[in-house]
Amino acid sequence: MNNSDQPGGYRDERGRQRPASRRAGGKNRTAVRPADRRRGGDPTRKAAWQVMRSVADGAYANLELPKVLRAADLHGRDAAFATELTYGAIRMRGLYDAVIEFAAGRPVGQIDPPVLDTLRLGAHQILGMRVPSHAAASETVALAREMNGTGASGFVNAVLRRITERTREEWVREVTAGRSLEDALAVEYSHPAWVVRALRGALRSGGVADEASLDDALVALLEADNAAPAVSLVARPGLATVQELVDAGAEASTLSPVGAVLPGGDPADIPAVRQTRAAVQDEGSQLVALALAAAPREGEGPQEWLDLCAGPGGKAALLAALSADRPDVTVFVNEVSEHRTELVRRTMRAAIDAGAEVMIGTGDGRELGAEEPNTYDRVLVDAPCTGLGALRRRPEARWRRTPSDVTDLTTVQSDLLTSALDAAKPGGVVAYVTCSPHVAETTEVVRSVTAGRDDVVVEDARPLFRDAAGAQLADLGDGPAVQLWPHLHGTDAMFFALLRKK
Ligand SMILES: C[S@@+](CC[C@H](N)C(=O)[O-])C[C@H]1O[C@@H](n2cnc3c(N)ncnc32)[C@H](O)[C@@H]1O
Repeated sequence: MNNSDQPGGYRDERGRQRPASRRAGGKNRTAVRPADRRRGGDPTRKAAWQVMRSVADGAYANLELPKVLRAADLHGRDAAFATELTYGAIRMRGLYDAVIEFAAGRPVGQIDPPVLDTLRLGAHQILGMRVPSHAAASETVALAREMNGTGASGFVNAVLRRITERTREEWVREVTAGRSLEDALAVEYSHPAWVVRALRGALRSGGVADEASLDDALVALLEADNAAPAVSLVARPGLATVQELVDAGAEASTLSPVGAVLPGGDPADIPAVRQTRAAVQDEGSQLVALALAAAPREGEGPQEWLDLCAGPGGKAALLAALSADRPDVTVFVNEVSEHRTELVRRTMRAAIDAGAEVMIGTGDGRELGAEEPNTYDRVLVDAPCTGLGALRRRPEARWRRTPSDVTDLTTVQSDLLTSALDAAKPGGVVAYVTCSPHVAETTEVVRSVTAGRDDVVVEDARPLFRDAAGAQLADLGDGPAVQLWPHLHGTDAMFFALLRKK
């Protein structure tokens, strides 16, 4: 990259191309007054930058950030600032890259990745946080000087200066002008365009019929994906109570009868969480496990429940807790990866200690139906999926997925669902669940698997979804499957189809 502080030209208010030096006072005007220039970056911005570099190398921000914060000895407000900066800069990369490209007058692909990350951090402070523009620019230039070198810091200074000249709304107008609606939304709300199209398709398939409502719903969903979710807790029934979590500072969930929401603080500080009697779990995940357990049963006598692909075991632990005081129920838990089977064992410790009859094994769930046909009364297939319904949780996830992942995953999903149906007893039920609303992974998998067999009916799952007061959840769509949504329910976008074997 050329580290000159003279990024290419710009367009003036009428859209005419202008050389960089003509902009607002010419080349002597800088965002950072020389007297304000510090030598190095401050620790919060340095921590954010380090996490971004690790994420570029494949790390997960939510795992990397705590390590970097600890190493830099950042706590309280500093840690909160670094977290917001890191997550926001990664999440909103799509919008910021479009702005940076315009302000720098060159494609982001021609900017050194470490410098680009510095610019993204600056852009988020200026356009996405309440950091005064001058402080955002001067601190980010100081960061650039330390992390990217003096030459690059001049370039960063010049680009940030351009960014500070407009409001976020003005930039959005500029960088979305002339694009199709979906592409414009992709830039404004910082999602890959193929994800925006997939989400629109999922909303349409879920029953949002007219185009105007569809656009409104899509915007609400994209906004929800960009908001940091609250920390949801589950009180595993019989092992902990919601009141116990409330006493520890959480608020009882209105959505899940076994849920609570933690307004702040570290969930690991709560004894019930440390003892796996309670856990961090999205309320949507709680509701799908409760729905499977509540599905009407055909037949009598002892029951065998199966979680076919269970790692790390959050839903299996809820099912096991529900069964702990039921000697008639045995829960079988399967996971293909040894490492994740170990996580399942840890997750389920308290339920097993409380007396749940649990058998945990490692194996390929695709083969289990042939090995143990017509065996189980309730089967959960919480299938490996793209996770497009949980984008708000993982800031980098949207940039890692590709359309070809969908194709690869739908094959595994179909095989697992077929195996689950084979493993179910006649009269038994299978819950097919994903944390993606992509129709290829949800209704299409159910449709293609059931089309090939005459021993399955898809039942209306909506009556099984009950809130904390016992009422059926609103906005569940046309059925028979249930699709939860971040913008409607405040949960991850979990999909749930209930299939009964005849
Ligand atoms: C969405 S996760 C399940 C999450 C889990 N239900 C929970 O609530 O914690 C899907 C799991 O399926 C596992 N998996 C993938 N392919 C599998 C297969 N062929 N057989 C069994 N498990 C598989 C993955 O390793 C992953 O742990």
